[in-house]
Amino acid sequence: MSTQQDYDCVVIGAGVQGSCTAYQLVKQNKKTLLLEQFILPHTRGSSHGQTRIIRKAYEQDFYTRMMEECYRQWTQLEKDAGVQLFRQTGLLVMGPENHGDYQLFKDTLQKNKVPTVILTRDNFKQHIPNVILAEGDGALVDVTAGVLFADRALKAVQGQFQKLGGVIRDNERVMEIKPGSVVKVTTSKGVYRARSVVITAGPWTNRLLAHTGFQLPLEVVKINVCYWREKTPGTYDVKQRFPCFLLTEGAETKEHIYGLPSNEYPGLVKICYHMGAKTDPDYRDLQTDKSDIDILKRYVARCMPGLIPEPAVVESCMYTLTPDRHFVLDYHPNYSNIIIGAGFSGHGFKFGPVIGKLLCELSLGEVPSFDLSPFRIGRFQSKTKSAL
Ligand SMILES: Cc1cc2nc3c(=O)[nH]c(=O)nc-3n(C[C@H](O)[C@H](O)[C@H](O)COP(=O)(O)OP(=O)(O)OC[C@H]3O[C@@H](n4cnc5c(N)ncnc54)[C@H](O)[C@@H]3O)c2cc1C
Ligand SMILES: O=C(O)[C@@H]1CCCC=N1
Repeated sequence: MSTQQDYDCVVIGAGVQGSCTAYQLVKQNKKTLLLEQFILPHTRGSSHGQTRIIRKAYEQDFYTRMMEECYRQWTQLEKDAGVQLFRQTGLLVMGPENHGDYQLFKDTLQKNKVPTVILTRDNFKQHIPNVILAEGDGALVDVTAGVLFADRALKAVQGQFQKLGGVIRDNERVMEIKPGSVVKVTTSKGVYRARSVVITAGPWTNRLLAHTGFQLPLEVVKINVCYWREKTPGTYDVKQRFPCFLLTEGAETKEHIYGLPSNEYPGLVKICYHMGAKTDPDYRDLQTDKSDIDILKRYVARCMPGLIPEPAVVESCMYTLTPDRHFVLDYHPNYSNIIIGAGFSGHGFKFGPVIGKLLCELSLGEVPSFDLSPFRIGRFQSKTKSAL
């Protein structure tokens, strides 16, 4: 066991949110340690995989507004790290016209003056010939959207953090957190003391919070990440300018179905269901529920005539869901120098740089750059509990 070491801040969890937070802290000249339980890079949490959607299309204004800064910061990271992290494809949003989520997306885009193209049924067929638009569905394109190269982005942000003197210790699991004016963090390999601690432990958040006598109403679900083979290679390819897409609701489901153009695996299109079955993060692979895949098969058979309606590749990932699907970005209710970034509910990657900035601001006791009221723990009221 190594001797005790002192830091301004210890960040627990080197997924996208912890890595971005650590990077922001070191940019503020804070002596920062980023701890990760697994050897990096790993595929056991929520931030792995080659691609994620980035978009301004949201049902709520506050996300669309945050995305303005996210785009700027991802572009800056591309410059600093000298790698391409973003490819603009647009996001095709489809759903029952004039109501529900589809209407919310449309309103938010228009209100925030996001470059958007509304497709009529005729020009939908012309521009997107290999997708069936259901009867009664509207379609629009958020032109600003595209694909974020996730694994590459994570590597870039961790690399920039280290370049500025930040320390990453992987293969080192946090076993205990002892709150106090100086927080004591005990890992499988050592003991650290820090003025503040940021918990960004993804699906393991409540395990860590248990050491502080507190629990959040989080649910962890396993997502089957499905890739579907093109009947004719190239039909849905990123190079053919096929967009990312999102179906708000359809004959198969009231949950969203989303997809990304064929890119990382030639000839395979990623299409996922925005919900999964409950799992324990340490036993993710024992969760074998495939009802999400059955829903996707029916959807692909009905609406994606150029794809074989049987997944060719299935990978795994996890969502950490809050009851309202909004993030948790807040101080620990009992200890103001323990900060929590959690519950990213399957849509947090694109926000990484801004989440990092906000968690950094909270840990330094600064006024946050965005209104955090949608993300406060207090909104759960009776749903939070003491773990003591
Ligand atoms: C299939 C899928 C598709 C998605 N698609 C999109 C998308 O298109 N766009 C988008 O914006 N978002 C998307 N998301 C969501 C996004 O990927 C997540 O919100 C984000 O990755 C969450 O990051 P995180 O850092 O909170 O969690 P994680 O990546 O899970 O990181 C937490 C880290 O903490 C570590 N840890 C936990 N406990 C300890 C401990 N005791 N000691 C040390 N380390 C510990 C874990 O090992 C892990 O590395 C998707 C997610 C999935 C699963
Ligand atoms: O965040 C995203 O863009 C994706 C697609 C919609 C559902 C969740 N993740």
